[in-house]
Amino acid sequence: MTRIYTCNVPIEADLVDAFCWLQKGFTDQFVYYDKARACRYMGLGRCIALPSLRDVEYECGEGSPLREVAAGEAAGGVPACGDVAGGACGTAAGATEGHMPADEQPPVFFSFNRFDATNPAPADELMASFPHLRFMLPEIVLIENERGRFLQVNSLGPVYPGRVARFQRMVAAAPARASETIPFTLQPDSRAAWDAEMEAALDAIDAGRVQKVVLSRRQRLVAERPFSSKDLLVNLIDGDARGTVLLYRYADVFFCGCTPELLVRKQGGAVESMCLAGTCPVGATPEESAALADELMDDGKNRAEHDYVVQLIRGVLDRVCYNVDVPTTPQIMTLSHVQHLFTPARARVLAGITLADLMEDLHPTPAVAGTPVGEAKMLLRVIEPYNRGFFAGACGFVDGDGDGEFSVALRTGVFDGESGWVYAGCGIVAGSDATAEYEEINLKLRTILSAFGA
Ligand SMILES: C=C(O[C@@H]1C=C(C(=O)O)C=C[C@H]1O)C(=O)O
Repeated sequence: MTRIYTCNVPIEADLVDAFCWLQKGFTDQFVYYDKARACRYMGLGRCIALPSLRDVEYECGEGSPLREVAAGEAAGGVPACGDVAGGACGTAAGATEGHMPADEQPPVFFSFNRFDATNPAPADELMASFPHLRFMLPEIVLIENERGRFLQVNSLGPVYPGRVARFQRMVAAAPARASETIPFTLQPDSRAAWDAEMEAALDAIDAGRVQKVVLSRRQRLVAERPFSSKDLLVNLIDGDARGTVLLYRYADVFFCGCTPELLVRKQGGAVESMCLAGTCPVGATPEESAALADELMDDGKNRAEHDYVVQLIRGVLDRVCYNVDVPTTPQIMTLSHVQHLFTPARARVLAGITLADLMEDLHPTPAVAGTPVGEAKMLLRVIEPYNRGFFAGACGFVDGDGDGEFSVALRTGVFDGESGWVYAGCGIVAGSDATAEYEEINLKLRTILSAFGA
């Protein structure tokens, strides 16, 4: 058993301001920040990394160490952080619904997983520099969820109240964040190479090997001046990009972006997923966007691309869940540059199935690999001239009760503070056109490029 000691204190500060202020001394950084809902987790530092959460237990203490310290009380005079008697306990594997008092928050583990972790081809040296770790517990997590806003301090021994108090003071003193615009140049990737990749994909479809394959492009970005992970984070959070902002920084290198695609969310027995595939541009006016969306809804090729995803997600949920609800007709999701066909999926999970199990069963979906998934992954290993690393991987968080969520890391890039790579892809089916797909990827790339500011 690994025992985690967790202390949570309520905070009032803006989460992003607090993160920007605290992040300076920490090279390990983790963000999962849903821009539309209070599902925001921002982690700093390295407490422990574990391959599985099955043998983890935690003690969750509450209280206000700031008040204790300010009042000059000796440790132990009031319920201490990590004190079993004063806190809730739990295990990640044995989650039960709603056993926690509303103001307590189990420890939050982050998990960033590669698109194709067993691909033997080496990833670029930025992606390759990240460790292969499964569940990473930061020392500090700033949290905003349905329970409120918290500062969480995690430790492998009883949490030292002075540490909590110090971070609490820093959070309270956080100034408003500033945004930076970072000028950059994007080096063009080879159009001839794209045409050759498209041809190989269409040949594989003609030969009946796959029905769909999701090809991606990667472009090199060089900034005109140094930038930080914080600069990109602030622009993604405060800019037009819609969805969930992801960041994983390890030492000097960071992977980040803003994805619209939820892979799976689990809260107690309730599970949600999302089928997202089929794309058209946003119009210059709301009327034009609506007309483009109508065309997308009626387009057989896009509906077929979408339907492969629906079939896979419904199939997985039918196997490991019950009360599965996946509507038969998609809706439209409108983002800042593109619109997608979107079908929400809901179910109740069978007892004993964990969030990690769901993530592994669902990922990768035909929205990012193709159909059949294994055949498409194999084809991508051959066609794409690079290993995707975290691009299109499953990235998210799991808490000590086994609840959490993963998104598909789309509209992302990897950087070292001076240069990096940006990624985007699109689904190819019979009849797909190389120029149209190339331009669709250009539109999708705009999301990660918006991280560089106006
Ligand atoms: C692969 C990407 O997006 C995926 C592909 C889509 C498509 O082909 O229509 C739509 C949404 C995503 O599932 C990407 O953004 O890189």
